[in-house]
Amino acid sequence: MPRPPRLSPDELSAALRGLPLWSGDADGLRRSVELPSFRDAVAAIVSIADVAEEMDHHPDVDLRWRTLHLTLVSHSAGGVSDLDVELARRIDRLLPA
Ligand SMILES: C[C@H](O)[C@H](O)[C@H]1CNC2=NC(N)=NC(=O)C2=N1
Repeated sequence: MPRPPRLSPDELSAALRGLPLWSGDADGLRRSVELPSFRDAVAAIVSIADVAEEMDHHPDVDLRWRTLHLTLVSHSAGGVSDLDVELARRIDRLLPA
């Protein structure tokens, strides 16, 4: 299946308005979240991995103790695409707000 192109600046701004927990620019969508423990943070990564594998679209993950820093970017598109927006929505359903 062809992968979607990167969003225009206007499309990106509109997408960010629907993702209040995320910030972003042409380089990616970003969200950080602190979990109750390191193990909880690792478990959250495993849940995110299940979604990522199902979508064949993978986040950049940086874990510092129990704080998870996520960056979503479509490497093949050289920027943020609809796949990143969809992945962000699905990650929000897994993580505490
Ligand atoms: C072959 C496979 O579909 C590609 O390598 C996928 C896998 N997951 C990916 N994830 C992300 N974030 N960007 C990509 O370009 C990408 N490419």
